[in-house]
Amino acid sequence: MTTTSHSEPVIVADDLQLTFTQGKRTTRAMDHVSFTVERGTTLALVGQSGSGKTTTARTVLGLQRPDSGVVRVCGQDVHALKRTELQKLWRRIQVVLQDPFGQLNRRHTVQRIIEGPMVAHGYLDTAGRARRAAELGDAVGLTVAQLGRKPQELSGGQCQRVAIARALAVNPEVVVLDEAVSALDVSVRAQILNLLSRLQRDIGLTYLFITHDLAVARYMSHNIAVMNAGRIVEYAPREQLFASPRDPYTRALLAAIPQGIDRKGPADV
Ligand SMILES: Nc1ncnc2c1ncn2[C@@H]1O[C@H](COP(=O)(O)OP(=O)(O)OP(=O)(O)O)[C@@H](O)[C@H]1O
Repeated sequence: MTTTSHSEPVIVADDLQLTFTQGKRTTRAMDHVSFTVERGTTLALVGQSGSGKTTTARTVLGLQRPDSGVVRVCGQDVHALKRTELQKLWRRIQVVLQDPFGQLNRRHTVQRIIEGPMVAHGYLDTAGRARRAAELGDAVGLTVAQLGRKPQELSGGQCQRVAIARALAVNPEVVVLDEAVSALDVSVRAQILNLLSRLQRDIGLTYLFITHDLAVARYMSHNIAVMNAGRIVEYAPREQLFASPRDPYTRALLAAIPQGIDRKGPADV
């Protein structure tokens, strides 16, 4: 099956397990990890450094094979796909990473960077790609002049907009954002979060949003999964998790949130 049936969530992670072994040391990076993400919603995967968030994201993207368990994205069993089939799936699931500069090729202009996935996936003709790059640049708030610049001539926030435009270039259904706003200062972070929310409302994107920051998760998500030492210790709709956290680890994370962060986020709108 190549399409998502109406009843199946866009992402299904079912009982993922993975242990890394380095010499005598073993790390349980995923321990019975299960979750689903419905179309047009955001699941925030929250937890401290080393809790297994990135490993889970990489597993969802098909970049990391689990020891056991299944991931289905857009109805396809990610780890049963041949390489060429997985590459086709990457048109439907794109990724934005933390490092605004490191994830962009310094030798290319912003326009060429945004066109990159379109070229890789044979999407549109040359003129169509240029048009779409301009449209996407506009959608994420980049100027025409900035499209002609290289990443090192832009700010961190502008680079993150480029990474988002590039992720959207081939019209994906799902975007995995791994600490995508963590490196940005507070006001730029808010702008990018608002942008992501607007895009979700406008085009029905599904997000797997990875963050160590529960305040950001509160702002962005519909559902939250809290990870600790490879396990999802709490998994609930956002309001429920904030109103009545059950797990002590979640409570400790909540207690660490600075006061004064808005309770309502774009997901409420
Ligand atoms: N390739 C690997 N080989 C060995 N251990 C690994 C590997 N990748 C991750 N780990 C270990 O697995 C655990 C989970 O790592 P992971 O990067 O998924 O956590 P994280 O929650 O994303 O943390 P961070 O926010 O710091 O990236 C950590 O203890 C990490 O050291």
